[in-house]
Amino acid sequence: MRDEADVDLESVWRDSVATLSPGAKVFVYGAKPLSLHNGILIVAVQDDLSRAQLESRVRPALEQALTTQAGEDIRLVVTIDPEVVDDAPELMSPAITVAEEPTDVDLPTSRFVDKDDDFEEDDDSLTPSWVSRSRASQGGPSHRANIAEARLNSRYQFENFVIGSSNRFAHAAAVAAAEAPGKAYNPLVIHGDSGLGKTHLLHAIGHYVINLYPSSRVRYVSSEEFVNDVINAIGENRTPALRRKYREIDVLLVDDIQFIENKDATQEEFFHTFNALHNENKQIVMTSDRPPSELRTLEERLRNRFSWGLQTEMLPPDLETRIAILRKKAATEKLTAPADVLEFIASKVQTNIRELEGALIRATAFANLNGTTVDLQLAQIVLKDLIAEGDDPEITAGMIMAQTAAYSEFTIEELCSSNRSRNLVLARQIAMYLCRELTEMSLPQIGGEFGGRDHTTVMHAERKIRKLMAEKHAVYNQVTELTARIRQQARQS
Ligand SMILES: Nc1ncnc2c1ncn2[C@@H]1O[C@H](COP(=O)(O)OP(=O)(O)OP(=O)(O)O)[C@@H](O)[C@H]1O
Repeated sequence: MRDEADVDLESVWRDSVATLSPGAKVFVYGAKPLSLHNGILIVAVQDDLSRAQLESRVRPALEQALTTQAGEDIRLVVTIDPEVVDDAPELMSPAITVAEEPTDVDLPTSRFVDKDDDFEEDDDSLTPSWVSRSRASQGGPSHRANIAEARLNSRYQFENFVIGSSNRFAHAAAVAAAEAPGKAYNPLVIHGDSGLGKTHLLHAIGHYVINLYPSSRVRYVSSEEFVNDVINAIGENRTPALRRKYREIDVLLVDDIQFIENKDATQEEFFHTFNALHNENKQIVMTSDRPPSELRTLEERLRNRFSWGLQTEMLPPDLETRIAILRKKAATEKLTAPADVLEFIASKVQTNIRELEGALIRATAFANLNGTTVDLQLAQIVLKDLIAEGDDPEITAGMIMAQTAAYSEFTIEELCSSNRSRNLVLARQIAMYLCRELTEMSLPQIGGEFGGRDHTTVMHAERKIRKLMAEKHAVYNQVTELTARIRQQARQS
C-alpha cells in the first residue's frame, strides 16, 4: 500500500473519474474530493440529490476505479457541502480528460520546496466558455460529451485576438470559415512561424462555430494526436471506429499538420478523412509551420487537396500590434504595467508572441511578489536574462531537463516518469513551463519528451507555473534561476 501522504488526491480522483463511462461521469460531475485517510475518501457534493445519485449510480464503479488508481482499497464517504463544491475547479467536468499532478501539503527537502504551497488543480483553460450556457440550455450528457470532443481552450477566442497587418487576412479568413463552415474556404490552411497565433485562431474558429451553431460537432486535434490515434487504431484493429470518429465531425481543426510528413499510414488515413469530410461540405481548418507546398514529404495528392481552399500566412506582428497584444493580455489577465514597460517588452521581443507574453508575466509576477508596481527599471532588470539577444543559440528540451534535474536533485528519468510525488511534480511542471517558454516545441512535442504525456498536461503545467510565479517567491526564484542557468549553458555549448 502506498503512503497516503504521497497520494496526489485530485489527480487520483480525476484519473479515476476519467475511466468511468460517459453515463456514469454525469453523476460525478461537480463532486470534489476533500481528503483521504485510512482508505476513506471524503467527497463533497452540492446537495442531497447529487449525493443520492452518486451513491446509487456510480459508487461501486468509482470505488473500484479509485482503488486501482490509488493502489489501496478506497471507500467513499459522500458529504454535502455546497460552498466547497462551488469552488470546485472545472476539471471535474466529466467530459474533459486533463493533465495530472497538483500538490497540496508540505514538501520534503529539495530545492523545489514551498511550505505555503496551495497547489490545486485548475484546468479551466480547457473548459470552453460556452459550457455554462450550454449546461443551462441543454445540459444533457451527450452535449457534455460533445464538449470533450471539441477540446477547445477558452482563452483562445476571436475577442482576445488582436488584429494587425501581420494577421488581418488570416483572421478574416478564420471568421469567414467559422460563419459559414464548409462554404467559405474549405480547407482553410493557416501557416506561419511558431508563436504567431495559429493555434489561437484555430480554437477561436471552434468557439465561434459552436456559438453560432450549438449542435455542430467540432473537434480540435493536434496532428500528433491524429498520428497516435491512427497508430493505436491500426495496432488494435479498430480502424473503422477511428474513421467513424473523425468522419462524423462537422468542423475538423487540425493543428501543426506538418507532423504528418513522413508518416505514410497517417497520411493515407488523413487523405480519406479529408475526402469524406470535404465531400459532405464539412469544414476543415489546418495550421502548419510552412505553406503546404513546402511540406516536401507530404504525398502529392494531399498537397493537392490542401490547395483546394485558401492558404493564408501569419507574419510576425509589427511593434504597434505587439504593444496592443500586450495591452490586451494585461487587461484579460489583470496584470498592471505602464505603457513604457509594454513598449520596452514589445521592442525587445519581436518574433514570438508566446515569448512576448512570457516576458510580461515574469515582470508583473516579480512586482507582485515584492509588493511593488512594475516600472521600466524593474522590467529591465527582471528581463535581462530572459530576453534572447537575437544571436543566442537554440535551447533544447534536453538542456532544460538536464538543468532542471541538476537543480532539483531529481534525475531526468524521474522527470519523465509517472511518479507524482509533490516535489517531483513541481520540478516537472517547471521544466515543462520552461520548454514552452524557451523553445519552439509544440505542446504534444513537450508532452512526448516528458514520458509521452498528453498535451493537456503540458498546458496545465504552463498555466499552473504562471500562476504560482506570481504567488510564490520560491517558485519565481526557482524559475528565474533555472532560466539563467539554461541560457548560460546554451551560450557555452
Ligand atoms: N493576435 C494575437 N492577439 C492576442 N494574442 C495572440 C495573438 N497572436 C498570438 N497570441 C497569443 O500568443 C500565444 C502563442 O500563440 P499560438 O500558440 O496560437 O501560436 P502558434 O502560431 O500556434 O505557435 P506554435 O506553432 O508554436 O504552436 C498564445 O497565448 C496566443 O493567445
